[in-house]
Amino acid sequence: IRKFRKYDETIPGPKTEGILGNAALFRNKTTDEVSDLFRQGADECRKQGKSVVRWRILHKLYVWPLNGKAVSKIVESMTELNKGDDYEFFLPWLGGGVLVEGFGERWRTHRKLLTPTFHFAKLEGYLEVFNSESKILIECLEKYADSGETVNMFEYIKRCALDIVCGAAMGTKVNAQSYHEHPYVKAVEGFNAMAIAHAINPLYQVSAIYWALGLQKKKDEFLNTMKTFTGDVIAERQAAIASGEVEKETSKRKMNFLDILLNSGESNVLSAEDIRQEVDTFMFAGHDTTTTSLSWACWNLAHNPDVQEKVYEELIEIFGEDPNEDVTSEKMSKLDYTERMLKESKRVIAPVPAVQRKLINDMEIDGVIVPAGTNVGIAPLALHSNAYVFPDPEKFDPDRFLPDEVAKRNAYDYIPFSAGLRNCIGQKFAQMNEKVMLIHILKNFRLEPMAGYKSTKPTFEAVAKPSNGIPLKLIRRQ
Ligand code: HEM
Repeated sequence: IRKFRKYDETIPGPKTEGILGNAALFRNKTTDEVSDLFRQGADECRKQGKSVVRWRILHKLYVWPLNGKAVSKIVESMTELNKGDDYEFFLPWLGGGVLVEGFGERWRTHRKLLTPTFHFAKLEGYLEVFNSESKILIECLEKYADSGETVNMFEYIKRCALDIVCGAAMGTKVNAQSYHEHPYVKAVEGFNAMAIAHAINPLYQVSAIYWALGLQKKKDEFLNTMKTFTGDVIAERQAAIASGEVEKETSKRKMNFLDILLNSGESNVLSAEDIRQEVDTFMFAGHDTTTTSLSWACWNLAHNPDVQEKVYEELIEIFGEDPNEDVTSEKMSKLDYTERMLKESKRVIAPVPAVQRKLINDMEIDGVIVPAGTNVGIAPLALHSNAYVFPDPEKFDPDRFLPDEVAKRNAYDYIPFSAGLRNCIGQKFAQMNEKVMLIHILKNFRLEPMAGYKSTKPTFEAVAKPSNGIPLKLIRRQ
């Protein structure tokens, strides 16, 4: 606290109170209110002409660059690549995996090993599972179109995305779409909510209190559920390969994610625990993010019927009227307006609101000295709502992504997948997956909102899941 308190004055940010810093601001706030607080803090500082904002919660200092130029300092750094303090909560689950691993030889080796899994040729192979699971999604949704009942799309998209990531990346079927109360999905949700509560409540950071409140027990139960589930996925794949049920693939270009890892395990590059950590990383990073992104896209479309109609017209023009036709990558590459709409949706509500780097050395950002040990935020939540770059930022307007408009902006003003060496390894996978699911949904149903736009809000968790789901009415297209 002594080390960081002096920066309360030198780095712009909301007024602090003694040793607590800004902790009181977050007391008793829900995670969607926390999102608003961060955004307001960023706006206030920008109005004063500042390009960073600071929050201190006791001994933790958080600084967010507020525009593309300021954030370039951190995303372009070749050395400041360590993840921040708040990833610690995830260590017992994802520790050792590429997402939370500190910057060093281990991260480099793993990242290099995993990159071929997302090669373009490999993505083509995943299309089959994207299509088949999306069709199951449509079957699940049909009853809502028949009855006119409201559906919480978030829940359905989530289960479909989980089935897709398991199928495409691990070659395994978990049938989350038919098994609704999937314990893994519930555990990921619960664990995420606990992570943010832990970050903003100083009391929770005292282990004895955390334990006494029964929260450590709850965390351990979630961990156990998640690790058991992934362990089972791995074991099932190993058994299928061993029994010859699945032919062992020897060409790295053709292997799925888990097969590459299993193969490396055999040649002693990765231990069994390494494989479990990477599988868990991908299960987590691969389904919750895509779910959140597509759910908000559906919400934005439902609230902007003119945009929805333009997207639908483009889909019919490119894919034809048959709602059961498989989506191909060749046809997908012709999408233009739909692409812009998906980009704008990730701008209005960034699926990953903020990520952190913990500084090894002091860093100067636009004239402000940010000390070593600070958690510097790469925060799409703040960058994408910058009214100086995106006028009337709450307005949903896909044309902000017309080439001429994009050319006016700094490359880092819009970074939903982060940027630099530790950007999202699954970006292409996510974009293709999201598009296939969306195309199937929109070719079958018109989406109508069953509540006001702000009745459900993005939460400030690892992903910005909607606080009250995505309540929609589905109207059949054919
Ligand atoms: C719309 C969907 C997605 C969004 C918005 C998204 C966003 C991000 C962001 C912002 C980061 C940087 C995290 C950080 O610096 O702490 C990241 C990293 C990562 N993402 Fe994604 N992601 C998405 C989908 C996926 C998918 C589908 C996968 C895998 C199947 C994936 C795997 C990863 C991994 C492994 C990292 C860590 C990379 C590293 O540190 O080297 N993501 N993602």
